[in-house]
Amino acid sequence: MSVALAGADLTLAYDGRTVVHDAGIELRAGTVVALVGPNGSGKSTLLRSLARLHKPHRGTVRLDADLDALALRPRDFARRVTLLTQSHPTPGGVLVRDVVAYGRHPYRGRFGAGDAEGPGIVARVMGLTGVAAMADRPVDELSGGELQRVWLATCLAQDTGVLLLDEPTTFLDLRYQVEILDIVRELADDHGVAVGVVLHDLDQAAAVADHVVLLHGGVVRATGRPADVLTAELLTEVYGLRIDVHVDDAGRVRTQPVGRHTHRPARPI
Ligand SMILES: Nc1ncnc2c1ncn2[C@@H]1O[C@H](COP(=O)(O)OP(=O)(O)OP(=O)(O)O)[C@@H](O)[C@H]1O
Repeated sequence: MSVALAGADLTLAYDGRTVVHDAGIELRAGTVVALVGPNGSGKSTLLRSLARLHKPHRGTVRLDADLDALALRPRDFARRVTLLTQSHPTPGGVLVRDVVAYGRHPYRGRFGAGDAEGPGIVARVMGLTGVAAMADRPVDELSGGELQRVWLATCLAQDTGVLLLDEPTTFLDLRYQVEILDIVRELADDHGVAVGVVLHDLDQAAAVADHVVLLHGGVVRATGRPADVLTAELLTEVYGLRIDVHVDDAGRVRTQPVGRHTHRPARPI
């Protein structure tokens, strides 16, 4: 599969404090890459740098292997790459359908003209993310999970070949966690989208991803297939907690963090 977006030798800092050191990551068409690691390990910062929201201190971000992503016009970049961030300011009084339609901004000419495909795409992604029934509600009246799905729909409306998602399942109930990850998988499998997704749930990461990047202290500690990266030894080292790992006959990875009370017998009632 061809490389759609790649970061190389990325060193990323806040106010002179380096938080990501010489990181490399490749997102390929039709492939899902999960970024995992403890709090503060640099996942969001790395993802944001790929989306041009964090300027690298050093290193490159390239589209299609040789195009300098940092030199592209914002509108051209927005037609290629979209990012679902962890937090958004919620606009007051704006309807769900108008927020989702905002995802079409890179395709519109002046005064909103020139995007003939837009309405169809907006309707499709609202159906896909389960927000069609709330199309006429103001977004500031939605629950956290409903709002998260609206932002995802907005990203999908942007219809890019690269989709970056920062903890997309946060706030979602179980059904929508599964559904969002299914959508992610289908976008890769059926539409050739290159996906980079930050996930805290290691079992979800193993289930959805072709490739896992494990970060620790701003360094890429391991990268490869889920079963090769999500090992008991590596996870126990990186998370500072015993984590058992079971891989079943179908190759599915199940992780079990072992806390002080994990094996507590059920109390008699
Ligand atoms: N705006 C900021 N200003 C200064 N330091 C920041 C800022 N955002 C993040 N950091 C620091 O950069 C480091 C990496 O943070 P980052 O958010 O990328 O980690 P993460 O792996 O995504 O964490 P989490 O799992 O908690 O979301 C942390 O030490 C964090 O404190």
